[in-house]
Amino acid sequence: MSELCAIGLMSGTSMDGIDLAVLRTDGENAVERGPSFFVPYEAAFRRRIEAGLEDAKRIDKRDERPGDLAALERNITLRHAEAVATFRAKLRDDARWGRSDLIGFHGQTVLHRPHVGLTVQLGDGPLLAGKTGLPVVYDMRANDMVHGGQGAPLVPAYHAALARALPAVASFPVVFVNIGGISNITFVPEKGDPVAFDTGPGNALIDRWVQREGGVPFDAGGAIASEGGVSRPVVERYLEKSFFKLPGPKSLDRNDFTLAEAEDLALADGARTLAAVSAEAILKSVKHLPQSPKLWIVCGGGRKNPHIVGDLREGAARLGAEVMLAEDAGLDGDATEAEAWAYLAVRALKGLPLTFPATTGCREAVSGGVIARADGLPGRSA
Ligand SMILES: Nc1ncnc2c1ncn2[C@@H]1O[C@H](COP(=O)(O)OP(=O)(O)OP(=O)(O)O)[C@@H](O)[C@H]1O
Ligand SMILES: CC(=O)N[C@H]1[C@@H]2OC[C@@H](O2)[C@@H](O)[C@@H]1O[C@H](C)C(=O)O
Repeated sequence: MSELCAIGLMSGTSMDGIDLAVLRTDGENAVERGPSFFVPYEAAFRRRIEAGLEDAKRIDKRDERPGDLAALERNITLRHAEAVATFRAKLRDDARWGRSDLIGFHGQTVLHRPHVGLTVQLGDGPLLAGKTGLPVVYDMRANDMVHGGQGAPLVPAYHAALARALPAVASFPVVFVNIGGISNITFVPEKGDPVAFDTGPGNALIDRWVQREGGVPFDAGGAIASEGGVSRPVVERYLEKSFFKLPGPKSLDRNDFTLAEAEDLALADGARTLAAVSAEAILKSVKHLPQSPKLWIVCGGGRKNPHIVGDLREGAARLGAEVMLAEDAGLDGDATEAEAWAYLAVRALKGLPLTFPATTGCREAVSGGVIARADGLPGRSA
């Protein structure tokens, strides 16, 4: 099996919608990035997923679907199927990207409790395979947990392949930072396995704050934060938390951090302060890396908040490092995670490792994922 064309699908912890991307890869060093696409969730659906996070707290075994979760899983899957149909219609006449071989399907995380080996992503692989007529690789976090890992982050294998292929990366080590709902970091050495972990809240607290206090889904362009100032005591209260003292591997549930520390702030000060928390949480993670890297490449929606990026740049400069936005490195920072799920699907199909001891804490490098065949017959473990 040489190169395959895979569509990656990511519905992340921000719960803002479905990111799609197409990638041609051998699952190893060959990576050719194709077009990407985004289908937003309307506000009411985002609220329904948020309510689902509450239902998910009752889950003890990962296939349980209490409350609204079974219906929600079906709805999320059907939305993915529609998104794939629209994306493929756009690509149909494209000689390079018009035909895909498989789908990498993340689903929607509703619960992540690594300390008890439980991670739950809503996403019905066989249903998606049946609707799209393509094989679907899904449930890619579970096998890592079976092997003692955190089940996250999974994107590091892709970050490593990208780093080694990017002309913008002139020297190693390099660090990738993904500022999503939660942020995570991947340290890529010139040779050998990457080192990775979640670093803290990314946009999730900012989103929650401006939704509740300002009635808007997110702080577009950091405009609300621009009217406010940083409350140092509040930043310090967040950064004192024991999570930041832990070395990696470590991973977070979306609800591990709350707005409790920010409650007394005004809208704009809260947005500005929480942006500072996001940046400083990332900077704090440097002490848990094998060495201080000179180049940081920033992906994820948080790179569009100039306060997060500005604070990160200032802090990195103090460490002698440069911060580069994904686009300046020749990447699409909105599509990186969806691309990663396409890449991981091909790796899963080939039985290549998805995770490593230094990225999730698994006992040995392990593959993962379940393959759902397009004819709807039961899948098999990758
Ligand atoms: N123009 C913008 N200005 C500021 N912030 C933005 C902008 N566009 C998106 N964002 C932020 O980025 C978030 C989405 O980021 P992204 O898609 O990387 O997260 P995700 O994939 O859901 O999360 P995760 O990586 O944790 O799974 C939005 O919820 C919002 O907070
Ligand atoms: C359990 C889960 O869905 N975790 C997400 C979340 O969002 C960011 C961070 O926390 C990361 O660990 C992970 O997603 C990325 C894509 C990953 O697994 O690499």
